[in-house]
Amino acid sequence: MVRAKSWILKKHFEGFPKSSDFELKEVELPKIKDGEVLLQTVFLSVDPYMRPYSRRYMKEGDIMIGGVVAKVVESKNPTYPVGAFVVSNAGWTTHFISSGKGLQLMLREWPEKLPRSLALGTIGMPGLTAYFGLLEVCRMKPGETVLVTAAAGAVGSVVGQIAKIKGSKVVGCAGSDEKVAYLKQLGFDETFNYKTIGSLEEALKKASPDGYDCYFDNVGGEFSSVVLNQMKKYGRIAVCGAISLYNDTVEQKGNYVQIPMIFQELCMEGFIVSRWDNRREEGLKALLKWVEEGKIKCPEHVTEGFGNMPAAFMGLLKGENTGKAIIKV
Ligand SMILES: NC(=O)C1=CN([C@@H]2O[C@H](COP(=O)(O)OP(=O)(O)OC[C@H]3O[C@@H](n4cnc5c(N)ncnc54)[C@H](OP(=O)(O)O)[C@@H]3O)[C@@H](O)[C@H]2O)C=CC1
Ligand SMILES: CCCCC/C=C\CC(=O)/C=C/C=C/C=C/[C@@H](O)CCCC(=O)O
Repeated sequence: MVRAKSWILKKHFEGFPKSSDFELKEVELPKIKDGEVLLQTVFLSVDPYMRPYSRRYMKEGDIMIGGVVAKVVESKNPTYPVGAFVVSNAGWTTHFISSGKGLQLMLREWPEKLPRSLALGTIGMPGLTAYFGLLEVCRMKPGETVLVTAAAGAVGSVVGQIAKIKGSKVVGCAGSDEKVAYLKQLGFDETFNYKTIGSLEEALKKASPDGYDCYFDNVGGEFSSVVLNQMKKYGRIAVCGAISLYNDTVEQKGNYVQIPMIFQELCMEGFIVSRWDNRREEGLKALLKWVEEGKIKCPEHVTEGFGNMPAAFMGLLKGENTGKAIIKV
């Protein structure tokens, strides 16, 4: 018999999440039936979407949502033999039983030397977000100037590197001098620490005096209102995330977007990565190839121990991570 540990949403978050909003539970899993597999989680992901999604899609008492990499440890389903690795949306849990529905076998061509945790980051959902957001939503063209926020994070670091591969000038901002230095190592052309600049408008102008063709927006809020006025004619804005708003208890009243959008003839489009589920394999293969060629580096911020999941999640929202926030069981 296997005992599964899971982190439960004990209480809906009010403002910034607290340790007391989570509860660790343990249950004994039943024996698997025909067609089922028993999986052991190896890596888990904490992502910003868990904060807004918990309110919208979860009820108190549910297992916290999230992606995992897991290993098949018992199988009565020939598609998922013992020893196979899968990516699944199983949530914050150490073991689970599946009928196979929702399990994604890891790419057959996954190289032995690459950590499987990358399937939750650069060669997974965040990497796909960067790939489709930049190429399909921003429709970035060579020679253009791209601005990306939360640039040292899971999505932003990949956006910047793909933009360089595709021949853009890339401006990235992040919340510490260490992160900004890391962006330079990743090949970003211009960088700044948004927490220490005097004027955002001036920092944006200094980094690109002619303005921006593409804005890959991971943060939203006041920051993005300022960026809107720095866009070039026919600029494109991919509204990917709004992390600066996720913990708000009172809805912010921002600037209205219409005037700059009309004068600069901008295109602003929100998106969710699952729109391209039918092109998942294409995206993953492109990302894997760039990683293998050394054209994309994959920073990771690894927290050891399943017990530290709430701390890792709260740390992510505070900006403690450089690269993808991962939990190693
Ligand atoms: N639309 C979609 O399908 C998807 C959207 N997303 C969105 O992309 C964004 C980035 O996600 P992901 O790469 O996984 O996370 P990151 O790895 O970038 O981690 C989050 C980062 O956000 C930054 N941050 C936190 N609070 C603020 C704030 N108030 N203002 C500005 N930055 C802040 C921190 O970096 P710093 O130190 O620089 O402040 C932190 O490290 C999120 O908004 C997320 O919701 C992600 C996946 C899919
Ligand atoms: C102020 C409200 C803002 C709402 C926007 C919220 C979130 C944007 C965002 O971050 C969306 C992320 C979507 C992620 C989807 C993930 C799943 O497909 C499961 C991923 C499992 C995996 O493959 O790793």
